Amino acid sequence: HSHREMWFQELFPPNTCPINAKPNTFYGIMFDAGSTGTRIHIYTFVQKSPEKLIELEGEIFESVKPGLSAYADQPEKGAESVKRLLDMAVDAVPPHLWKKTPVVLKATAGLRLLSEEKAQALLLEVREVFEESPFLVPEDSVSILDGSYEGILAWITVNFLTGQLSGQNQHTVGTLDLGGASTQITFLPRFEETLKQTPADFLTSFEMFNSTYKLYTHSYLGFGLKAARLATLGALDTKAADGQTFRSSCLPRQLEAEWHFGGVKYRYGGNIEGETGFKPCYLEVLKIVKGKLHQPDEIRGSSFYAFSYYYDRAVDTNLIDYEEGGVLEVRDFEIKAKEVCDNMERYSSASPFLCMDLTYITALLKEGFGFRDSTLLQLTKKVNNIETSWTLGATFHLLQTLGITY
Ligand SMILES: O=c1[nH]cnc2c1ncn2[C@@H]1O[C@H](COP(=O)(O)OP(=O)(O)O)[C@@H](O)[C@H]1O
Ligand SMILES: [Ca+2]
Repeated sequence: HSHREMWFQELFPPNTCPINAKPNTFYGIMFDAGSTGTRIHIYTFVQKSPEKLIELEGEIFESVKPGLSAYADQPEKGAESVKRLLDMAVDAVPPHLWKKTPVVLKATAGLRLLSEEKAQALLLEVREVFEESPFLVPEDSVSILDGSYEGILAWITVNFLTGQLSGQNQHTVGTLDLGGASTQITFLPRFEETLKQTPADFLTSFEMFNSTYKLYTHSYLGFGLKAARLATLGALDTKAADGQTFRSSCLPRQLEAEWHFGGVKYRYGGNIEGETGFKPCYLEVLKIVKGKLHQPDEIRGSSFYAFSYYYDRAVDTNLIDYEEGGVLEVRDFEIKAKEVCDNMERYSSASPFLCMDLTYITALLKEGFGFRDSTLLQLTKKVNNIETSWTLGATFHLLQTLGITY
């Protein structure tokens, strides 16, 4: 633990702990307003004795569906879903620490895709819920998270939790996040050549724990798993989604169904007479991926941490265990995609989109980012019982900027 404690020294000088409080527990509340759900992360930090430094002790995590963007036309109802989660924090944080516990909400791709007006109306209602709570509400406590920070903060979380941000031998790992509406790739370039090959807006310097990291990061809006479904169905080009049924070779032939996303209703179904299966599906999906993403040479041979929908779909198809996660090669997604797409009847009870999702993940990794078949992916949901989410990195950043030293 000693390394980890070192850089907390700056955040929490040990002599500033109040004597009246149970001397050593601190909280931070971070909301993730994602496109498919809203989540609360209540982090507990502990100072075990006055001469010792602060450690992350644990996390309370809860989530609700749908995401805030589903309430685009009912902002009060959206805020109500946040309120229900915040009530958990009222129970979890001891009353004497309420006023010193910051609460922040950051929204990602779902709100980025809404009109400015609707997004702001939602954020305003949430802000009111926060103001009515007993917690510390910092300035700018409710906002849309910039896509490049989403990647960086997730990278900070994973590398903190795996112990890579402390000590001399830092072997940081890259991160892949696949959300509903956007996807992020982030890594610390090791070669000068990578920096030269990379567009300037893919590189961001970030200061954390007394180090500056120049990271490669990009958030691709519209390349999340659910946005990719709509793109594959061709449902994004058409304004009048009503009445029309969108068809794909990635769906079970007999399927006729409806799907709600981002407040819009879509009808979709299988190719009743045309082709279905992996081959035609891959070609369909390829159209929305090929040539659309920057491919840094350096990543071809390295391994990455992957979470969110990479994790969920690997669990759904028994590639990994839900609790344990596991290591996969990129080719494992392709093998599974072929198995599911070419036997759709057998798998359609799980989700009619399973073939499309696995095929998209395969195409995104191979043709999008340019990974090899043999590239290793560490599928991870939790490290030391803490969720691998950008929210922990965001909480560190928050505590840093607030100079919180209870
Ligand atoms: O804290 C978390 N723990 C576990 N999974 C999470 C967490 N936050 C997000 N996810 C995963 O992220 C995916 C949904 O993405 P999200 O709703 O955040 O879309 P977005 O990032 O495009 O806004 C799901 O696979 C969900 O399980
Ligand atoms: Ca997300």
